[in-house]
Parts: sequence; C-alpha cells; structure tokens
Amino acid sequence: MSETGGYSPKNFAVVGAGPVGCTVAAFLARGGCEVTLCDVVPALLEPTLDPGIRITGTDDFQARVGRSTTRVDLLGDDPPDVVIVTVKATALPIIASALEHFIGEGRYVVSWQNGIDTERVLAERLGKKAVMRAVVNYGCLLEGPAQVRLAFHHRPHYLQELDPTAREAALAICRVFTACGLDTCHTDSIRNMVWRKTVNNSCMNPVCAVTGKTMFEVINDPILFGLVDALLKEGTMVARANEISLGSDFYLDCMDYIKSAGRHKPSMLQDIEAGRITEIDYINGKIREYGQRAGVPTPYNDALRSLVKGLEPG
Ligand SMILES: NC(=O)C1=CN([C@@H]2O[C@H](COP(=O)(O)OP(=O)(O)OC[C@H]3O[C@@H](n4cnc5c(N)ncnc54)[C@H](OP(=O)(O)O)[C@@H]3O)[C@@H](O)[C@H]2O)C=CC1
Ligand SMILES: CC(C)(CO)C(=O)C(=O)O
Repeated sequence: MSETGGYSPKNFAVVGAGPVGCTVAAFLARGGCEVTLCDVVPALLEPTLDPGIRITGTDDFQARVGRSTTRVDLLGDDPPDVVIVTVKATALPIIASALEHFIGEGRYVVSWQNGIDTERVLAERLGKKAVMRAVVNYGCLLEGPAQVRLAFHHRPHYLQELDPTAREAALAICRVFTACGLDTCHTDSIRNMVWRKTVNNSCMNPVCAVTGKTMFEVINDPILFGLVDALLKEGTMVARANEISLGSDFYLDCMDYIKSAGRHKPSMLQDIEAGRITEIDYINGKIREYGQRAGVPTPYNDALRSLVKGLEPG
C-alpha cells in the first residue's frame, strides 16, 4: 500500500472564481482533473468554460474547467472528492453551512486562504475530519473574468489535515496538486506556517490598503518601511507569546518575500479599491486577539485594523 493508502482524488470543486480560485482551477484542469468552479457572480464563470482561464505572469497557459455553478449547495448534486475554498475569510460561515449537506465520510474541504483560524470556522460546521488547511504562496490579480496575472509564485504551498485520520488523504491531495504544477508539500506544522504567512500579510496588506501603494512602493518608502518593520516585530512577539514558532530565519525570509513581490497590490488593497469588506479581522484582528490572550499589547496592529475598518463600506 502506498503512503496515500490508495486514495486518489479526481473530482475537485473550487469555491470562488477570484484570482486565487481561478489559479487553482486552471492548474488542476490543465493537469487533467475534473474541475467545477463555483462563484456567486455568473459573469466570472462564463469564460472559465470557454475559452478557459488565462494565466499570465510567472506562469503562462490557458485551461478550461468542465463545469460551473453559482450555488455551493448545488455541488452536492454530484459531490466532488475535494472542495477547495478560495473565498475571502468573511464568507466562510455561509459557505460552511452550504457544504454541510454533502461533506461527509471520504470528502474533504481545503481552506486555501489567508488568515488565522479559517480552518476552525469550517471545522466548527463540518467537523475536523473533513477539513484541511493550506498556506498559499502566490500573489495574483484578476485582470478580467477568468484572466489572472500571477505576480509571483513562490512554490511550494503547504497543506495539513486537522485530524490525523485524514493524513493519507492530505498526502494524496498534495500529490495531485504537485503533479498539476501547483507544488504543495505536506507539513506537520501548518499552524506555524499559517502564522508566518499571516504576520507577513499583517505588515503589507493593511499598509498597502490604507496608502493605496503597491508592495514595491511601500517597501521603498523609508517611513512606511518603518511601519512594516514595527508590525513584523509586533506580530512576532504575539506569535512567541502564544508558543507559535516562526523560526529564527523568519524576519529575513519575510523581508525577502515582500521585496520579491514587486509592484503587486495585495488582496486587501484590491478589496478596498473594489469597495468590499476586507479580511482585516482574520489578519491584524487575529494578532490583536491572540495578543490580548497572552497579555501582549498590539498598538500597531490595533491602529491598522481601525484604519482599514474605517475604509470599509458601511
Ligand atoms: N489575491 C492574492 O494575491 C492572494 C489571496 N490570497 C487569499 O486567497 C483567498 C481568496 O482571495 P481572492 O481570490 O483574492 O478573493 P476574491 O474575493 O477576489 O475572490 C473570491 C470570489 O468568491 C466569491 N464568493 C464570495 N462568497 C461566495 C459564495 N458564498 N459562494 C460562491 N462564491 C463566493 C466572491 O464574490 P464577491 O466578490 O461578490 O463576494 C469572489 O468572486 C483570500 O483568503 C485571500 O486572502 C492568498 C494569496 C494571494
Ligand atoms: C500579498 C500577498 C500576495 C502575499 O503576501 C497576499 O497574500 C495577498 O495579496 O493577500
């Protein structure tokens, strides 16, 4: 028996046809998987079937998905083996309740998102056995329906099951993703990896969202760089106080990651520009929450959270 126990998922549903979901769907479809793409916006879905999702930037190809739907609950008519959730974290409760009707034994849901505790929101409704968490390491923008520009792609991505009984399934999902060109490593320390990514997001996303600047512009502005540095150090202190290990290389790795992103607009700035609610509560808001639990003050995260909230639609 292989280490994946013979489990080999073939049918995938991707919930969210934004840049992140279109990217997953395109890689899986190009790799020969059956892919159903789901989004509440019909105009985003139509071209994903024909002519297909166009990926440009660090990767360059076009791939068609097999099916699309505007309703998560309709995925249950022909249930996929795996559902990849690529919506903003704020939409999770409603998605979890729509998935509840058909996610059971042998079917899995992956939180392919940013933010702390997204997997918990899913697991509260769907149970731990069904839920997996991933850390996504590409940056992208939707230039039009089904047209994604990948600004950077720092392979690999990371994934872990919440319940040990789903380990073989998680390994198999990593294997399929990797075979499709979306290199994904199984990890036993997803919580640490999520915090590494979130502290990174907590520096860049709100500062870009508030100033309207790209990552390149922020990192090259001495005053804004000082703010990024302070947020990075504050997030690191909160992680440490909660016994989360970011690793001794974290500060330098994080700076390299940010510097290599170029003139990219993080998802939070994309949200502000589109007049949407942001994920601030799952990023800086979570650092504040975990800081409070451990008695670590978080003045920089508190201030950025308030400023972003002030920019969100009422
Ligand atoms: N953009 C990036 O570069 C990166 C983003 N991420 C993370 O990936 C996740 C997805 O990001 P991104 O693709 O930018 O997000 P988007 O908000 O651009 O795309 C999500 C899509 O899902 C739709 N949606 C919302 N609710 C539902 C629902 N109930 N059923 C079906 N569709 C729904 C949204 O519609 P509507 O807009 O109408 O709500 C939107 O079209 C986030 O957690 C983000 O932080 C991670 C790495 C990089
Ligand atoms: C900025 C980026 C691409 C990586 O730090 C990201 O995760 C986001 O846009 O939310």
